[in-house]
Amino acid sequence: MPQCATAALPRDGSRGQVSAAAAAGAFPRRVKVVEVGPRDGLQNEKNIVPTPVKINLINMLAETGLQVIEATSFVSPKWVPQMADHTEVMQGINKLPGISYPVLTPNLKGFQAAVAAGAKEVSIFGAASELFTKKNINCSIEESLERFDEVMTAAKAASIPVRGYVSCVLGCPYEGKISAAKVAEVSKKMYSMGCYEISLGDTIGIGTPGSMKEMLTAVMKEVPVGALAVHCHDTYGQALANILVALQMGVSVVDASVAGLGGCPYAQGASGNVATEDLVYMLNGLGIHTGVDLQKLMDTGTYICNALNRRTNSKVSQASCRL
Ligand SMILES: CC(C)(COP(=O)([O-])OP(=O)([O-])OC[C@H]1O[C@@H](n2cnc3c(N)ncnc32)[C@H](O)[C@@H]1OP(=O)([O-])[O-])[C@@H](O)C(=O)NCCC(=O)NCCSC(=O)C[C@@](C)(O)CC(=O)[O-]
Repeated sequence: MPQCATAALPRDGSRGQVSAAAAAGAFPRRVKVVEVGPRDGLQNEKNIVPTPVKINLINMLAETGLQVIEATSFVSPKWVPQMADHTEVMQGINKLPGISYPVLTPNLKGFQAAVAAGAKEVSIFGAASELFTKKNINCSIEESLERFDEVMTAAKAASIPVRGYVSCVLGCPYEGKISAAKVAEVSKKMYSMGCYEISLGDTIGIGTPGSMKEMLTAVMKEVPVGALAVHCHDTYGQALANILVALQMGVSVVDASVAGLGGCPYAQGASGNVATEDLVYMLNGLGIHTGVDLQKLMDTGTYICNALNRRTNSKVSQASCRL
């Protein structure tokens, strides 16, 4: 079902603007939004999305004011066929100055292919769950860290910044509850390796503000809060609430996916990330600067939803369509 073509912001004057109460709260003054739609958002799509659509999506996102747009992943095409056109995507996009276009690299082979395709930043992705690690990248946590070490060495030599993901931080589709201590341990190891930022992934969107607070309390003893990001899927409708808790605890980097697209192919039933539109609307309402133009973001959501012939998961876009 295509999305309405003329999505517009609310006309009641609210536009997600600053409330006095929020302005007085203990939130970061600015938040960096890491857009993961072109990678996390599309990787689970059953039908192969044409490469020009992926390129248009990234180019439109780049016009919204976003500073970081995760573009694709250099993983095995047998494991994730949707990302098989990674090189064409990297070579087809307009790389605007001031915008970073990181890509996922699970191992040295992926890293080398990414660099050859022009990537200037990469992300390694681990997990706090043994079973998820096995299902997702076919190795144990320990083996994954050895592979990441090889990537880190090569990245340091090439002066390429590396971001680290830790998945299943609030629960695992195969193991259930994951201890905050385990999340802290894996996060510390990846940070100590040299990742400049650790993105904590609630892969199946099962967390609540309570479990987010408990997990962050443990992780913040090992990794400085300035090096943490949160990556919240919205399966149980808790993503914005969990993000709010993270902001209150000092986290100032948040991952999101335009139109709320996405899910991990190796976490069955996991729905998309928090919609970037909804995140930006909430941050606007808190008086937190992102530099992102909400209307352009909603137009980009309309574009990709029409291309995929689906309805947006962004509540803000849905509401704006009805106004
Ligand atoms: C890691 C592997 C490759 C191990 O897969 P494997 O089968 O154990 O790898 P292998 O080393 O035995 O190699 C098997 C074949 O894959 C090839 N290969 C090996 N490496 C690469 C590579 N980098 N790029 C392309 N090809 C590669 C290799 O050359 C060989 O090719 P063949 O000889 O059979 O023709 C595989 O498990 C894989 O690609 N997994 C990726 C899974 C994935 O992308 N998952 C989604 C991303 S994670 C996520 O979404 C969560 C996150 C980040 O969003 C945060 C959150 O929500 O929590």
